[in-house]
Amino acid sequence: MEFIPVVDFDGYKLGIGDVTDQNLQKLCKELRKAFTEVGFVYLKNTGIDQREVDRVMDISKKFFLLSEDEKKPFSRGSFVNNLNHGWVSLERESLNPRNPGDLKEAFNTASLSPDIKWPSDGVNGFRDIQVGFFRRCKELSLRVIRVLALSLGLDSDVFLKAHRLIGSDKNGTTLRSLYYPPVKAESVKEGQLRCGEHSDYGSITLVFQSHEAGLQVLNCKGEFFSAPSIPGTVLINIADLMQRWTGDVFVSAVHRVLLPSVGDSNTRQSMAFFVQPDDDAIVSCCDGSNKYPPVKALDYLLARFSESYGK
Ligand SMILES: O=C(O)CCC(=O)C(=O)O
Ligand SMILES: [Fe+2]
Repeated sequence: MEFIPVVDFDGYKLGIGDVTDQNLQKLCKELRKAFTEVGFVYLKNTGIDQREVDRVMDISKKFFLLSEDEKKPFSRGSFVNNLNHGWVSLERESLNPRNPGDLKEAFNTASLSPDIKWPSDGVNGFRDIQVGFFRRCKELSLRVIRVLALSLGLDSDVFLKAHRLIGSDKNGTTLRSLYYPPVKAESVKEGQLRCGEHSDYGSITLVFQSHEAGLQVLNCKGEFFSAPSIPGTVLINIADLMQRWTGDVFVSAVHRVLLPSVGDSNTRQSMAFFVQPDDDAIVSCCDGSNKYPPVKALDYLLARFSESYGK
């Protein structure tokens, strides 16, 4: 049976000032092993608790259950200061560009700018809950990114200094709430999934899932295995720019979300916090190998978006 390790982050959890040397060494060792071998890890005792996660899931679900007409004014692409912010309708995006559109809806909190208009009718507190959770995820991500650099024997700020602008419109980091509505087997298209096979684009991703199954991760032998929800933990994976940055030392694993089995009318939810380097950051191999040419983070992100939106 395949195994995504569970690592205890208690020694560096949110709220703790700094981590002791001993705890740091242990975390470096465990995260390095997980991210070089599997690309995914469950972190427990992060300081983000299940109640916080449930609150974001609940308000997100209220939004997704609004009518099309109520959601349309908040569509992705309609916010001039951030083109990734907002609502993505069912089948609009294919994370595997060779497949039909994914059977999911999403809401991207990509801009915290005061100019953004937020849904409020029927979803009281939507903005504050999404933004509050974005900030919590940001704090945890920065801690993880620091450990990642140290785990490779690099200066602690090698990655951090390219993540100074998270939460501004000069950094593409996004909290995405995902909603997978019940699936009618007879209307599913050939090859369609809840979320097509893909790897994530940026540095790392934090994932929070409702209890319904579906998420699968590809291992190095080319087989998919399940990555179930473990309440109270945060599932964290390496994304493509981080793999490239580390000259393929850390693995950005392919993953997907399967359809429910026929007759299962479940609704699934998840949240993904996609950590992205600052737009102007240049990502070049940290071991000096030049295995990949340097790339500007924003150019890389835009190229990936245009694939998944079929442009
Ligand atoms: O819904 C999930 O569990 C994961 C979704 C995902 O991998 C993504 O949106 O990139
Ligand atoms: Fe993903």
